[in-house]
Amino acid sequence: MYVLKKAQLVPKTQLGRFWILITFISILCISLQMLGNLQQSCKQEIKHLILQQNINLPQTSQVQKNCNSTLSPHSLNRVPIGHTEAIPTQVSLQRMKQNKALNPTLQMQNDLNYSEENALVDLWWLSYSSKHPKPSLWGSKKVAKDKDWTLPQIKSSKPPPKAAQMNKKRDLGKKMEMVVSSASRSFDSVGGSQQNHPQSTIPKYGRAQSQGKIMKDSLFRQKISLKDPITRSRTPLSPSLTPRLRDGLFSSHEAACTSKTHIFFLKVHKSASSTIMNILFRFGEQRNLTFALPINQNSQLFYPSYFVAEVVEGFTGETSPSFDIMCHHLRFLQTEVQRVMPNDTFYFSIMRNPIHLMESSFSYYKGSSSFFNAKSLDDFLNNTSKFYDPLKTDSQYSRNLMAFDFGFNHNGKASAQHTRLLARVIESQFDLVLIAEYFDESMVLLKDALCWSLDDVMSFPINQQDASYRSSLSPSTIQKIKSWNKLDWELYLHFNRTFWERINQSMSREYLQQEVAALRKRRKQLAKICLQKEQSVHSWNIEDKLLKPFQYGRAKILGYNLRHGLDEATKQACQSFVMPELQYSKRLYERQFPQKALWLSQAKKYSKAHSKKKERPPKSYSQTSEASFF
Ligand SMILES: Nc1ncnc2c1ncn2[C@@H]1O[C@H](COP(=O)(O)OS(=O)(=O)O)[C@@H](OP(=O)(O)O)[C@H]1O
Repeated sequence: MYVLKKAQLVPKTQLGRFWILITFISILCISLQMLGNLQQSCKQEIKHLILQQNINLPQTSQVQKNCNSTLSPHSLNRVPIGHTEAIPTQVSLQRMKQNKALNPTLQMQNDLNYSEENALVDLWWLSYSSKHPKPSLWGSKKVAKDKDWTLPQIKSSKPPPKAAQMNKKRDLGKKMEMVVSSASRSFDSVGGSQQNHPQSTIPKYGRAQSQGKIMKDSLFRQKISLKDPITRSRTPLSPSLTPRLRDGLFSSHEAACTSKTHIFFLKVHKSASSTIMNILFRFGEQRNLTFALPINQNSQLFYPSYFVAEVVEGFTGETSPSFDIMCHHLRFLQTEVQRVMPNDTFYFSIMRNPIHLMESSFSYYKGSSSFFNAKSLDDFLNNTSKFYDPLKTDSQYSRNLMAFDFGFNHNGKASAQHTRLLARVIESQFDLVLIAEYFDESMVLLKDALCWSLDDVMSFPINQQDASYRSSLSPSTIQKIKSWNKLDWELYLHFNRTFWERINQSMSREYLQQEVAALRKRRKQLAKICLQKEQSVHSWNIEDKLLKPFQYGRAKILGYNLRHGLDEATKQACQSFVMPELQYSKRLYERQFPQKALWLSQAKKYSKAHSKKKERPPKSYSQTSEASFF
């Protein structure tokens, strides 16, 4: 005003001054509004991208028309008729309703009345919720109350690190992933040439690594050991195996740090996930850790519906999370998993080249709706419009299975922008994503991240199909698989790249090679000790029923025979290495919930014998003392 007065631009009259003031205020208001709109539209743009990816709006409205708006647009999340999962209880149904309000994917797929604006807000919240974890509630060990849980007590005496510390470490890990150099690998060749020898090549490393002769300590471990100068409790294999396997094999690299024992593993189908599950089972069993197991001894956690906490046996929802390890098949929903697992849980998963994955899935899920009538994988890929129905509850087995398991819409868009966004969501929710084609390298990365020993990540391949089911794929078939599974393909490329970036960042080439070699040497030693002919066999040749893998679809799943004459302790240890998923899950369930396991087996026997009216029904489970514990 002063300047304007000076410039003699301000009229001397009251009215003139008033108009000038009004003009200034109007300009100020318009500017502020424009700024606000700009911010709002940026937010909306990002939200819309997430929304499109997750619920595929155009498809939803089309489905609405088709279904005459009475049925759910996607029956994808409904339990199919004859589904073997637990029927949700009243509590879980109530929770699922709440859950729908949290998860617009569920909501939009099941209730078209849900407003898009709510969905946008929820998605926004959902994708960022991991950055604002709930306060630590660690401490109560409700599930461990069962007195019949009699496995050896090797549990770490150390209290868990504080949640805040763990979050800092997780952020650090994420930052490490962000600050990365460019890709060290040609990814197109991953799809083609790696097919028969997935683990044969170690990619080239960055120049700094290949020149460097000094064996660097893992960055992860360096950071952790700075904050937690705690010695790791290394897991002995078994008294009888340990001395033979240990012979000078432990690397000097294994510095002091704290083993992580709160672990969530997203068991992505057909991605070597059963082998990792076996590793986790053994690790947890040896330390008397508690597993988040499917209710009523089911084999999965509500799959293919989104996971809800109430399908975990022993979950009360009343107090703090009380489980150590969770690794059964489920469709990922972070908010629900967080209800079950403690705040300092380490989240990891695995991805596999979609070409290998689809070959495996075609054979294993040959009975699924999409594959059932297809004469071959080629036939399916050439006639997807005839064979594939996105509304079928098992359609994920034939398209973008990994994206589906991570909780996304497997029929969603796969533009570069969308996949980038999905990758970012996964990165914000998971601490580590492994790659099945580099299984042993993955194990080295995993054991460092968890502060475990090489012995802890030792394994034999579980759930392997007889390779003779594979026919070599033509380049055009490979191309068709990639484009049909575009979402999975793009995610795989991304996580394959970040996997190697992570390795380059956290260890030297020499260290990786040394650890991989030690792991393979140890596997050979163990095979000599445990296995007949040191190799896998067809299931019809397996002598011990406990070790026979479940056969499904057209797949011929291989298993193992143990050597005769092993002493009892060695036999037990060897058995654990090769026990198929279903048998091992049952064993853990029986140890963790002995009374309910007994009740379930009696109920099963009764239902078998029921028609003959031979056995009396078991007394109600709710009458047992274990039931009152829940
Ligand atoms: N260590 C290791 N390295 C590489 N690949 C491995 C390993 N262990 C298992 N596998 C392969 O993983 C396939 C089975 O995957 P899953 O266990 O995830 O299957 S399932 O969804 O639980 O049924 C299955 O693939 P296919 O044989 O192609 O079917 C296994 O051979």
